[in-house]
Amino acid sequence: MNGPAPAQAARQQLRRGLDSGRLLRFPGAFTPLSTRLIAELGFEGVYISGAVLAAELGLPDIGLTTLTEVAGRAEQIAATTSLPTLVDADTGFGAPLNVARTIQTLEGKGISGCHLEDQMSPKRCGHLDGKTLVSTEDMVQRIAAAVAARSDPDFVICARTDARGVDGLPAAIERAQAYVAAGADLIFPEALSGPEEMRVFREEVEAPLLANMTEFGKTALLDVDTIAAIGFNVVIYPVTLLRLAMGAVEEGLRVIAQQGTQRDLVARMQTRSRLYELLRYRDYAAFDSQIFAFDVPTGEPVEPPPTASTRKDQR
Ligand SMILES: C[C@](O)(C(=O)O)[C@H](CC(=O)O)C(=O)O
Ligand SMILES: [Mg+2]
Repeated sequence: MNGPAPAQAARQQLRRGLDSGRLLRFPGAFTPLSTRLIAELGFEGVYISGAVLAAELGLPDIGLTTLTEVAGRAEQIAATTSLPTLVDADTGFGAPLNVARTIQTLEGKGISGCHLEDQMSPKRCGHLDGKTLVSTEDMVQRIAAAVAARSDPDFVICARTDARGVDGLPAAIERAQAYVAAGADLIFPEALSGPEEMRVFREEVEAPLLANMTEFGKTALLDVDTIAAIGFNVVIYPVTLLRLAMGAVEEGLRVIAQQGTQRDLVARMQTRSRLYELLRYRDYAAFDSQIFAFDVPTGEPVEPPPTASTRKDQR
């Protein structure tokens, strides 16, 4: 007998993970390719960040991206892995009817779950000041629309509350409880200050909880043992890979601009052979031997071919 389709299997895996009491680590994939490394290094799932998607398009994280863009990128990322995927659906892209369509679209793209937040449109990064919230009732409607719209009951609906930074911790807890009652499977309390507030949240809210370990934000960066001991169920590193990559890209561009060559950078680069390994070049040979009809170089720096200025015979 055939097993469940890959998307269904990933959702079931996420459900089992949430029930397991173990902490699930979801780094934010900043490209479909980076997902391969996340899987290879043994992480439990892949996060798809709205902030990263916007940033990659050169945009701030203020709700400018569309459902089509988010779903398209999420689909590309999910296609590269069998791990569960959780995507940032911001405010759900409109009224409850739009939220319903958002869920159906993301489900259709093979995603395992998404989070919806209780900010008013235009939303902003949860770690900035000046956020405005919709009423608890309006957010409950968003969640109810999402729950009713899913066709796979294992598609995870995560409710994010941004209330901590706006109305304080008790208001955030109260909202989270209402969102659980409305059917949310996972709660994302945004921008808690640190372990103390996380502990209170854990005590007061009877649902799986997600910790956001974003850098340069309002929450202290805790290690997995601390987060697991508090009893949170999922940790995301939403923008970490983008920040690492962009840090390296900027440094590299400076070296090329200053030194006129990238030679000093080669040792820091992912080699051609490692890239090909991640791309699974060899597997493609199974249906077309011509594709892999060459040796994968070792990744050792190759001597540059002689140019007019280096060729002895031309000096
Ligand atoms: C989690 C988040 O929603 C995201 O889009 O990745 C952001 C992350 C960030 O801006 O650091 C958020 O926390 O609002
Ligand atoms: Mg976001």
